[in-house]
This record gives sequence, C-alpha cells and structure tokens, in this order.
Amino acid sequence: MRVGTVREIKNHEYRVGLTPESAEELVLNGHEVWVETGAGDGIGSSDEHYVAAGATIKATAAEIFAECEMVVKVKEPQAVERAQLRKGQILYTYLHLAPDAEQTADLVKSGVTAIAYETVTGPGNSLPLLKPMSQVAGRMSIQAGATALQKAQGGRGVLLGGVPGVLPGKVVVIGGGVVGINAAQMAVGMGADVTILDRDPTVLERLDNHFEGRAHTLFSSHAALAAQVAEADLVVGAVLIPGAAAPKLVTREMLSTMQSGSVLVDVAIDQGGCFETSKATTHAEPTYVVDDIVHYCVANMPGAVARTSTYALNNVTLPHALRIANKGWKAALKADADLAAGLNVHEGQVTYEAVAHDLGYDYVPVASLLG
Ligand SMILES: NC(=O)C1=CN([C@@H]2O[C@H](COP(=O)(O)OP(=O)(O)OC[C@H]3O[C@@H](n4cnc5c(N)ncnc54)[C@H](O)[C@@H]3O)[C@@H](O)[C@H]2O)C=CC1
Ligand SMILES: CC(=O)C(=O)O
Ligand SMILES: [Mg+2]
Repeated sequence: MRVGTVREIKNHEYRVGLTPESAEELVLNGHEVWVETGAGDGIGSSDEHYVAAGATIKATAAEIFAECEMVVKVKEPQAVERAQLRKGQILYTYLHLAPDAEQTADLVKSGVTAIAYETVTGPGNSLPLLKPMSQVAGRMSIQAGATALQKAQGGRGVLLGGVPGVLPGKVVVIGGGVVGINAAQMAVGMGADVTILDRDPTVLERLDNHFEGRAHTLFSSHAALAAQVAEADLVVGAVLIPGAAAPKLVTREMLSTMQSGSVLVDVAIDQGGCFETSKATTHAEPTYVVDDIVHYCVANMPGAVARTSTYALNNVTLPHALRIANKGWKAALKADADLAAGLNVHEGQVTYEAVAHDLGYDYVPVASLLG
C-alpha cells in the first residue's frame, strides 16, 4: 500500500503522523511511504532522516492526498485538507467528530474511509490511542493553569504550591480518567490542594488508593461540583463520554460564584468542552476571559511538546497502521473489533453511533459493512 503523511497545518501543531522509525517499519513491511517535505521539522526529523528510512519526499501535501491509499495524520483534517480526501482512501488520525458538524459533513461528502484514533478501543473499555495524548495534556494542564494564574497573564496571582505560612492554591479536576489522574499527579507534586470529581465509583476508588490521601475524591453531583468550583483557583475539565460531545458541567452561572482571576483549563474542548463558556483556542492565543475568569481551551495541547507527543502517539498508532496497510482496512477491522470501533465514516455513511446520534445522521453499524 502507498501510505503518506503530511505536514500538520493546525495552529502551532508540530506533531507528525509518522516518525522516521514508523516510516521505516512500513517500508520493511513492503509498503511505499510518501512524506511531505518538512513534515518532521517540528520533532527534529529532517527530510534526510525520512529518506534514510526508505521514504520518498514530496514537495506538496496535494500529491500525497491525490496518490496515497492511506493518509496518516495527527489532527483532524482542516477544510483545505478535507477538500482533497476521496472515496477509496483511508484517513487515519484524530477526528473528534461529535462536536464538529462541518468536518463530519465534509468527510461524509468526500467518500473517505475515516478511522479515528480516539474511538479505537482496548481491553476494559480503554481508549489506547487517546491515552498517551491524554497523559501529555493532563500533565500540561497544570503547567498551563499555573501560568494563567499569574497576574501578568490575567490570573489572580496564586502560586499553586503556596509557600511556608501561606496556603496552597486549590485545584479541582473534573473527570478522574487518564487526563484527570495525570493532572492531579502534577498538581499534587507542586503541593496544591487537589480534589478530583468523577461519577464512576470504581474510578473514585482507584484514585483514592493511588493518591493515599494526597488528593481528595468526590462524587460528581451537580451540587458537589458547584461547591468545589466556587472555591477553586484552578479547575481542569477532563470528562469524557467516548465519541460523544462533552456534557456542559460548569455553567456560566457558576462563574459568578468564583473568585476573579481564577482559571478554567478545558482539556475536554476537543469533544466540545465541559464548561458552558468554553470555545476552542490555539497555542498562539490560548486564553480569553469571561466574567473575570480566565479560560484556557487549546484543543491540541500535546502539539506544544511535539517530540514527546509524536513518539508517544506513534507507539500506539503504528501497530494498527501496519495491520491496515498489510491486510487492507476491511480485513484488518474484521480481524480486530477494537480497531473496528475506530471507523467513524465510510463512503458517506456514519459508522459511529454517538456521532450519528449527536449530529442527526443515520447510524450504520461497522459490522454491516464488513460482511
Ligand atoms: N485538549 C487536548 O489537547 C486533549 C484533549 N483530550 C481530551 O480530554 C478528555 C478526557 O480524556 P481521558 O482522560 O482520556 O478520558 P477518560 O475516559 O480516561 O476519562 C474521562 C472520565 O470522565 C468521567 N466522567 C464522565 N462524566 C462525568 C461527570 N459528569 N462528572 C465527572 N466525571 C465524569 C468518566 O467517568 C471518566 O473517568 C477527552 O475529551 C479527550 O479527547 C485528550 C488529549 C489531548
Ligand atoms: C487527543 C487530541 O485531540 C490531541 O492530541 O490533539
Ligand atoms: Mg478538534
């Protein structure tokens, strides 16, 4: 199969779909790999690195979209990229379709076979292709929040760890999954006062055991959440209902109960965000203020630490990319129900139930396409 990867064009996105090492593995499996010139610059991998791995460098993304049977990316295709997708082509990348009607409509129209990293499953309902980026974003959320809390950034001037004789800042993490535990880990490490809310008793128990008293856990009722948010210096939004738009848990009304200059970091923004006042921002302009509360809502946080993130991402995406390239998408999905869960759109049909439900498309189960 001819597999291609392009330079990412989302704002300040420096990751790349295939590292030179991944390109080499595809080549060793008998595939042809095309790479857009400069695609690896953001991770310190030059065109020469890719050539040494056996890949062919192409001058434009257009050649790759036109000629490759599978395009491996990181972020959802932008409008100019979507216009180049076509029937018979596989797109393998993050998509986050449920909150993105425009992208979904374009993918449906294009006829492309789109496999979303974020809905590929693993043992015990895990999301192994989302996990490493959630680890990165969870850890970064506290760095981002701590920076935003500084006065010059519009924050209320609180140092999360406090100092001897002054109380630490209060961090509230909503959602205790992968993002949540990594955020809490960083906040605890800085010496903040940390509370994690979740609705899943198993998750709460796991967190309680993990932190051994260094973080509090709390069932995420509306009332408990409202009370915690009112007292927080930093709130991290880390909920997920797989594939679906995030529930709006922090309302605009709740902002008025918070202290001026407090900070909201909405990591769940890629699924639409879990604060009513969230709107996606970019690394170039990561924050904005609503009702005196600083909002940080960057949808591609891991892009800022592109080298760490690209290698972490390739570790989990490459094995499936190899299976798809070796067997073809249909046989690969038929052989692996976890990979089949990644198919979101195929030849104009929406094959992921939560996306179909949220955006009003007919739902076509993947199994019905595999024969
Ligand atoms: N902005 C960015 O750059 C990135 C964003 N993400 C996003 O972060 C979000 C979280 O991802 P993960 O931690 O991997 O998901 P996860 O599935 O590991 O954890 C989500 C948690 O939310 C909990 N939850 C669901 N409803 C809740 C409610 N009403 N109150 C409290 N908790 C609730 C679930 O029980 C679960 O424990 C996802 O939307 C993911 O796409 C991930 C990586 C990068
Ligand atoms: C998960 C995601 O949206 C990202 O890594 O950018
Ligand atoms: Mg997005």
